[in-house]
Amino acid sequence: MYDLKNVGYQNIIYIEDLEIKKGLITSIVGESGSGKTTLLRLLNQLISHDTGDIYFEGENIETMDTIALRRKAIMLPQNPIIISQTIRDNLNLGLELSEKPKKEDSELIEALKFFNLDKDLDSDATKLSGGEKQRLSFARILLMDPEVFLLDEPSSALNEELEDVVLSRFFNYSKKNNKAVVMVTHSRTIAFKYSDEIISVEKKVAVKEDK
Ligand SMILES: Nc1ncnc2c1ncn2[C@@H]1O[C@H](COP(=O)(O)OP(=O)(O)OP(=O)(O)O)[C@@H](O)[C@H]1O
Repeated sequence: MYDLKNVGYQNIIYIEDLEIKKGLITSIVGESGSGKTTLLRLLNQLISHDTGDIYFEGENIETMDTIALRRKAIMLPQNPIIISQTIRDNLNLGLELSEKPKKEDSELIEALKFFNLDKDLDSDATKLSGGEKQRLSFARILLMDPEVFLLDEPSSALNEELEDVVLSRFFNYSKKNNKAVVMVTHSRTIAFKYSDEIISVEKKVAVKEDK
């Protein structure tokens, strides 16, 4: 899905050769400030690399339309944006950004329930708890149906039980549908438990670890 060759960004990260595969869950681990989020941002060109090349499905991403790339490779940031409107509006916002048609309420409810969120679509999204907002954001990206999910500490607001439900279901879905998932996590336990491949970022250099 991704091939990175001699990719450098400022003095923050350097990647000699890295492949990220479709249909697999790849975790990025490393100490705080090591460059994990920076690597994730390079993958959908929220920031542009200074040197080297990044290929997405064989195409150099510098020649791709950035908006089109970001629709294919959707980022779930550490603090997802929740607009001050209803849960329905927040789900539809994602569909609009992806240029996808609106969905029936039943499909929206199903996406919420997939992440154990049993809420009225008309309720105010800003009143949700941190963990509920995180699950609403998961439902939103699921409906957007990209090719790659870029997740930045996606379970930081969930307790262990919910984390397991949400991540297990989401990763099963991703693998069944041959999506790529790239997840930044500070937790090696989470990385080992859920991912097929692990990229470790240390002293600016990102390499694949044996698992
Ligand atoms: N756009 C930028 N310009 C300059 N420095 C930056 C930029 N973005 C991040 N940095 C710096 O690069 C380093 C890596 O940041 P990054 O957010 O990628 O780390 P991280 O591994 O995700 O950290 P954490 O686990 O604490 O979230 C940090 O020292 C940060 O201050």
